[in-house]
Amino acid sequence: MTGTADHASPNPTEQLEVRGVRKAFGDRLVLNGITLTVAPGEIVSLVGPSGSGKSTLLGILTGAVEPDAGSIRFANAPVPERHRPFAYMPQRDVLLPWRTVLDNAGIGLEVAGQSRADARRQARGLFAPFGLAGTEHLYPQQLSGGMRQRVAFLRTVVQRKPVLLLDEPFGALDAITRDELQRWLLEIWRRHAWSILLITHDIREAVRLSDRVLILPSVPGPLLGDVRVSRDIPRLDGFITDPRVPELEAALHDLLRQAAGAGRVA
Ligand SMILES: Nc1ncnc2c1ncn2[C@@H]1O[C@H](COP(=O)(O)OP(=O)(O)OP(=O)(O)O)[C@@H](O)[C@H]1O
Repeated sequence: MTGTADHASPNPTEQLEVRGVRKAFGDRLVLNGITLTVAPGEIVSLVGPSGSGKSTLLGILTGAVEPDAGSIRFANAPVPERHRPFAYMPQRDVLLPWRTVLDNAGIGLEVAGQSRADARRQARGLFAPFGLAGTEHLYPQQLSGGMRQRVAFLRTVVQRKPVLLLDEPFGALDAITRDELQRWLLEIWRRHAWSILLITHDIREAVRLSDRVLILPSVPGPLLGDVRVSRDIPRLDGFITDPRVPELEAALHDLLRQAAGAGRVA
């Protein structure tokens, strides 16, 4: 990654390309013909009806789920079985109650083979920039829901992978905390060079966070929509009052209704 401390630039070759992915569990077809890209430094949201296979797709990227067909490439090469370029944040924060916040934050590094001391050192460096200074020696149950999500996010990014896969990162939070964490994510994203593929059920969140919003149909088939959100739309102050936001939301709600009805739109 390159760029200044304030605004990093991603490596321009590091594009994620998913082509023709198909997955069935037994005789239940879940994904069929899924093709998408995430450009370096892009935030792409994946929305779709419940059960349309969003988490399954992230599972295929992480290697937890074996696809029946299709290819996944990153930086113009097939994604290796081990040492994938993805860091995954699951729907629930799954912080371990018997570990301190600091040791929870470093657990991904320990699982990857680093010593606890090294994991602590790397995780500790992110506490202040992530607004978590002073929580290192607390236990997860002593934190608010919003703080827990920040720790779960820190645990994900400290692995220093170029692509973050976030499964409904703010889904369990109240509206005020969600707004606060969306701002927080946008601000720290600017200082790094991550590409992000993010699942959300919240259309407003998708518009606010994303460069593009992808829509999965309920009946397995190609994506129903790939909607671009202009970077000219302010994402922090001024987002709510920008007239382009309700237009985009209306268009996405329309596509989602069609996705739930499952009919492929032209
Ligand atoms: N390991 C599995 N074995 C069998 N069926 C599975 C498995 N994992 C997922 N499924 C099924 O695949 C379908 C898609 O599930 P998935 O969790 O990917 O959907 P989703 O779009 O993420 O849903 P939600 O929005 O409700 O989280 C569901 O019908 C689910 O029951």
